[in-house]
Amino acid sequence: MTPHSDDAVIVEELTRTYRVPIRAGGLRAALASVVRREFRTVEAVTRLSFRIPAGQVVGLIGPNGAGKTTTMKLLAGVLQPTAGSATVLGYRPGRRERSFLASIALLRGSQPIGGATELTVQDQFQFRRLLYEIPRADCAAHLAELEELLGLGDLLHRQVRALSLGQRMRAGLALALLHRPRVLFLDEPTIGLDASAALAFRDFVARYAATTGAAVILTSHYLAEVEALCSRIILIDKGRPRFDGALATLARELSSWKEIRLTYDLDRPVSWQQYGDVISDQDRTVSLRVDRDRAPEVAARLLAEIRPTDVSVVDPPLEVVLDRFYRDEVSGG
Ligand SMILES: Nc1ncnc2c1ncn2[C@@H]1O[C@H](COP(=O)(O)OP(=O)(O)OP(=O)(O)O)[C@@H](O)[C@H]1O
Repeated sequence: MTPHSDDAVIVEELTRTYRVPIRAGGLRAALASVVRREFRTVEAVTRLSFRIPAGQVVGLIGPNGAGKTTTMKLLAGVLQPTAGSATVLGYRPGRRERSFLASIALLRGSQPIGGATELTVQDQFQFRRLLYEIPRADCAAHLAELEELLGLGDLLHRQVRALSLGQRMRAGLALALLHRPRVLFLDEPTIGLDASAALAFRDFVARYAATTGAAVILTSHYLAEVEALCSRIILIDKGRPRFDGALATLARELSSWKEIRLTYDLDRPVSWQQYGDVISDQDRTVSLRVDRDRAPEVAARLLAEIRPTDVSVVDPPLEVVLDRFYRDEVSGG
């Protein structure tokens, strides 16, 4: 099958449910459930739709249990959809055709290298070369480049199980990229990495996408990582899509308030509550939380009544907005 669209990834109404046994507490209930098992359905991904063109790096974010890993597994063909469809480079991932698998890579930070851990990294490279039928010369060229960029050095001759997490990650990334995937799925790739390893990783992924034109989908709980790499964000929550767009507009979409920061030069006390909720008030600089709709009017009043030396009206910081959003969702708000 050949690709039939400019979009590397096409997701249409993608849905995946899990059937989970209900286990009541207590011995009696446990014994009863052996005879008659009851199940409930968990909606992990519900009617998710998006398209990703080649070369785009997209951040898939959401609170714990939102359905991010399930989405990645569906797109990589590890799981089958319950309904809807995914098309990656023109393939149906669930069919796991060899040429599909040779065109994508799924890298999970929790398990950067699968397979037998008693093998050396070099053995794993050989195995992958054979599996994906990568010509020997191409493989050597890619490996030489990856070795240098990722600083693999003496890792090649060590057993996978003897590597630290950071070393495993570097080797795992090199393995994932050996066959030059055109779509890269990165699931929490820098979990547990130290700050400089995580930075090097981000640099490398950005360069890989820019130079090869690969599409990349990244899930991460590190906002700095998403901000550094992704021009576009897809936010999901309880399996459902909640936002798809530029990172810069996410705060605006999610928060119903703005922050007014002003620096003042007054000696008399001011009752700031009449303007908005006080977030902080220090060194003659006050930050107020104000309803988005009322922000222009409140700013005008402050200018007239306080005569500040400096004033700005900004969207709240993204981490604050997401923190509130995630907490409200978890508590069912
Ligand atoms: N194998 C499974 N069997 C049953 N339920 C599952 C299974 N895998 C995931 N789930 C459920 O599906 C939902 C989505 O899980 P998923 O792992 O996709 O979320 P996530 O966004 O990746 O979460 P996290 O940020 O915590 O990694 C959750 O409610 C989870 O409990």
